[in-house]
Amino acid sequence: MFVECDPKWCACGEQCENTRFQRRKYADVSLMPPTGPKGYGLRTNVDLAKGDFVMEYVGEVIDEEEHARRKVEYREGGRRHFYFMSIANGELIDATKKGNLSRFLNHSCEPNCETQKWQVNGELCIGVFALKDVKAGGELTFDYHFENDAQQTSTLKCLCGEPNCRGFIGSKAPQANQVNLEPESSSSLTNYNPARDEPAPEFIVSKHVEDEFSHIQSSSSNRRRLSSSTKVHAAVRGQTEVERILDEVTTRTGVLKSEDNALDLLRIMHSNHSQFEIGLMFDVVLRLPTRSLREAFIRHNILGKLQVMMNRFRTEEDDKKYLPLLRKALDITASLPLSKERISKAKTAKCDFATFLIGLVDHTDAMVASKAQGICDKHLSSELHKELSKKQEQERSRRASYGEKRWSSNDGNNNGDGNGKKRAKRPREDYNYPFFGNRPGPPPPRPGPPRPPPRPAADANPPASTSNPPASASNDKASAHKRTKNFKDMDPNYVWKDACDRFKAVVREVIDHRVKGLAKHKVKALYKDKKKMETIINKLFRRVLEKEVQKFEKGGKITVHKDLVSKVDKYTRAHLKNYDSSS
Ligand SMILES: C[S@@+](CC[C@H](N)C(=O)[O-])C[C@H]1O[C@@H](n2cnc3c(N)ncnc32)[C@H](O)[C@@H]1O
Repeated sequence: MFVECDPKWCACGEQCENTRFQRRKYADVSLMPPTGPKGYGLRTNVDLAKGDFVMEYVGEVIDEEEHARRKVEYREGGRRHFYFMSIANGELIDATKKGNLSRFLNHSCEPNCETQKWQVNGELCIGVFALKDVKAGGELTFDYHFENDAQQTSTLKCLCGEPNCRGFIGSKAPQANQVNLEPESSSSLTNYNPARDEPAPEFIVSKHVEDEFSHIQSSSSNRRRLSSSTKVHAAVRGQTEVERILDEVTTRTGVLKSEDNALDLLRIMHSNHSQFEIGLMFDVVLRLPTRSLREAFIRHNILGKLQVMMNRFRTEEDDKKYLPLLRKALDITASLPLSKERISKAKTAKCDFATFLIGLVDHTDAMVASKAQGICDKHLSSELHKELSKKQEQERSRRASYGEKRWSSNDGNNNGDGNGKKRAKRPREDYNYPFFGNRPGPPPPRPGPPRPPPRPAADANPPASTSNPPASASNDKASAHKRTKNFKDMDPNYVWKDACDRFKAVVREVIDHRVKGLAKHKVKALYKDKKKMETIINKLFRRVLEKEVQKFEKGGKITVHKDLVSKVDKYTRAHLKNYDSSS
C-alpha cells in the first residue's frame, strides 16, 4: 500500500509532489471509439514512462450486497459492459453510472498498466499506473484478473488479441459447471456492430451528467464516493453532515429538489465548514435549475450569507486557497436575478452588500476584482457606484489617520466593513484569546493591612503605557488619565501584578496576531497541539517578562513600547518557525 502526503502536514507543504491523487494530476488520455465487442477503450495522448500515474479509478463505493443487486439489475437491463472493481473489506467501486475516463480501461493479458492501492487522506484509493513505456496513441490496458474479478468476468471471453492471451478474463479458467456470464453469444460477437451495439457512453456525452461529475470531482476526500445513490454506503465511508444534507436536498444529479430545500441549504451554509463542503454547497446553488428557485434564495437572504462568507474568504486573502471560493461566491451572485432594489436592500449588520461589492473591485486577485466589477456595473447605478466609492475612500483615509499602520501592515484582520483592505489589528480590551483563556480582569482590591506607600516606580510608570496597547495609546488620553489616577491609590503589588497581567495580555495578543499571520496549514498544526503552544507562551513570558520585571523591581517602568512589541514579535516568529520545522 502506498501513501499519499497530506500537504497540511508534509514538510514540503503545498509544493509536495506526492499528492497526485488529491490534485488529480492525471495523464492526458482520451476515449477510443469501439472497434469490436470489447467496446470503448482508453488511449494516451502523450508518451508515458514506466511508473507514470495515469488516473484514479473512481466511482460509487458500494458493498457486496449492493453489488449483487446491481449486477442483476445491469444484466437484466441489457448492459454489455461491467465497471465493478473490488477495493477491500467487501467494498467495491462501481463506475457504471458515475466515474471518470478510467472506466474505459479494457483488460489485456499483456497489459501496459497496473492498478495500485493508495492511501489518500485516510481513504483507500485505486490508481492506474503505467507498467511500461507507452507511446502516444497507444491503448491503455490492465489485467482485470484480480481487481476486476468482482465483475465475475472470469468466464468472459477475452478479446485482447495478445499472443499470450489466456482466452478469458479473470484469474481462473471457467469451470464446467459455471454459468457463462459472457453477455454475448459467439454469433452475436460475429455480428457485432459498434454503431448499434455500443451506445455512446452517456456520462461522457451528457452535459448534465458531466456537470454532476465535475461537481463531485471537486471533492478531494470524496473522490471515489461519487454522490451515493445509496446513502448507507456513503455513510460507511464517513459521510459528513453537510454531505448527508446535500444528499437529502438534491437529486441524484446534484440539483436542488424544491424550494423548501432552499432553506435547508441556507441553514447549513456558513464559512465554518471545510472548503470542500462550502464548494459542494456553492455548486448546488450555481446549478439551480429555475428562476423561481433562484428567487427563493434571494428571498431567504442568500446575499447576506454570501457577504459574510466572502468577507471571511477575503480576510484570508493571503491564503490563496480561499480564492476559488471567493470567485465562486461572486459567480453565484452574478447568477442570481438581482436588481438595483434587491442589491440595495441587502445588508449585514456591518455594511450593505453594495459597499461590500465595491470593496472587492480593488481586490488583489484580478479575477475576483473583475467579477465584482461586472456585478457592480450591471446592478449599481453609476451615481450609487460613485457615492459608495467616495465613502470608501473617506473611510480608508480616516483609518489611515487613525494609525492603522502602527501594527504590522501586512498582517492583521480584515475589518469586515467591506472596503477590501486589511486593517492592522489592535489589541482589544475584551479580546478572547483562543486557548489561553480570557484576559484576566483586574483583581479586587485587597483587604487587610494598610498599604505601603506607593513605590515611586509605580508613579513613574504611567499605567497608560502599561495598560494601553500601543496602537491606542495616543488616542485614549482621557481614559489613560483616569486609570493613572486609580493606579496611584493602589497597592504596588497590585500595580505590579496588574502591569504584568496587562503586559502578558499584550504579549499574548502579539503572539496570537503573529500566529494568525502564518500560513493556514502551519497554524493548524500549531493550534492542534495546545500544550506545546502553552509551553511556547510560558517560555516567552519568562524570557521577555523577566527583564521587564527586573527593571520594574529596580524602580524602572514596565512599558509595552514598540521595541518590546517587535522583540516579542521577532521571538514569536523564530519560535513558531522552530516549532514548525521540528513538527
Ligand atoms: C471496465 S469496462 C471497459 C470499457 C468498456 N469497453 C466500454 O465500452 O465501456 C469492462 C468491460 O469491457 C469489456 N472488455 C474489456 N476488456 C475486454 C477484453 N479484453 N475482452 C473482451 N471484453 C472486454 C467487457 O465487456 C467488460 O465487462
